[in-house]
Amino acid sequence: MALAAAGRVLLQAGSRLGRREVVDGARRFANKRVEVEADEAAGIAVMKLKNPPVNSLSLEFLTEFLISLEKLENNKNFRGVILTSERPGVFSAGLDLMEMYGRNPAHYAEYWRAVQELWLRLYLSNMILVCAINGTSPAGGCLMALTCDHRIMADNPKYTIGLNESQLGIVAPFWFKDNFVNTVGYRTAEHALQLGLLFPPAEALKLGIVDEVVPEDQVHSKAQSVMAQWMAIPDHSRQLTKNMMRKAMADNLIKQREADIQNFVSFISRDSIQKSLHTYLEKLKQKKG
Ligand SMILES: CC/C=C\C/C=C\C/C=C\C/C=C/C(=O)SCCNC(=O)CCNC(=O)[C@H](O)C(C)(C)COP(=O)(O)OP(=O)(O)OC[C@H]1O[C@@H](n2cnc3c(N)ncnc32)[C@H](O)[C@@H]1OP(=O)(O)O
Repeated sequence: MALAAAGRVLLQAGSRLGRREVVDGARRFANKRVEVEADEAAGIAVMKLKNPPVNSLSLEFLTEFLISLEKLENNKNFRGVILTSERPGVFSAGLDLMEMYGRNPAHYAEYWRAVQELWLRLYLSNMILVCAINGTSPAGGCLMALTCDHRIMADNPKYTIGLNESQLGIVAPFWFKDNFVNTVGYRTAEHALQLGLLFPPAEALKLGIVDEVVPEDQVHSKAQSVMAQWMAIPDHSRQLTKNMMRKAMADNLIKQREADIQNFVSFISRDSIQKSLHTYLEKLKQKKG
């Protein structure tokens, strides 16, 4: 119920944005920040993140992404989604720092609800989610990948993935942490989260953050072949199994969703945290100059 209500809010927000849907022979639809190549006959869609320059998860992006995902969820012909970036090199730079810096509490609360919604929708999706990680994927970008059923990363040592929040002076929320612990185990998570480590593909594979590392030009074909394997499993048994594995962790957030929003708002509003974010943003700028 809570999920459905939040979804309606996002849909209303989406229509307020007034984005015109572009339909190309019923096989492609797009809003400004997400491109969907939908092969209804095959039951597979490719969702490309397209929020330049670095696919940060801004409020507008989250709204558009959730609307696109809901369209696919509502069409029973779609059984699988491949998530990838339209800009190879960066899968996603994670949460949009500008949504968490210099704004007011009401904005922080609205943003955090949308971030929660993204995680819940992806984590509990009945569809098969395969992540084709064709670039760097820190923090919220890594979280998106962690919600998927299978992760394939491009074999480029310049790309990294992990939860680096502590390097920014912030803390990975408990549900980011839970998702990570369930993926890599407690000790690895404890170590990596405290240090805010980002891992290149070979190490990410060793730790189980990703399931496969393949040459960069094969990420998409590999994602398609993995999807074909998963599609061969009957939906009902796979979905019941997925739900059995994931429901408790998602319920843990659902039952304390409002408290989690309040925690986030009071944490991110602190002067000391705003100062840390300011320093990090300055560092990002200086890196360029
Ligand atoms: C008690 C606890 C209670 C509750 C929990 C509380 C808090 C926890 C809250 C949230 C968890 C946070 C999760 C996150 O996801 S935080 C974001 C982490 N992301 C990063 O650290 C990535 C930063 N970016 C980079 O490292 C590089 O940009 C990247 C390697 C991705 C790409 O490098 P490239 O050289 O291609 O581009 P840049 O020149 O660096 O960037 C271009 C442009 O984009 C801006 N940028 C980059 N990342 C972000 C971002 N995440 N959000 C917003 N903007 C971003 C960058 O500043 C440049 O801007 P400009 O100078 O204006 O061109």
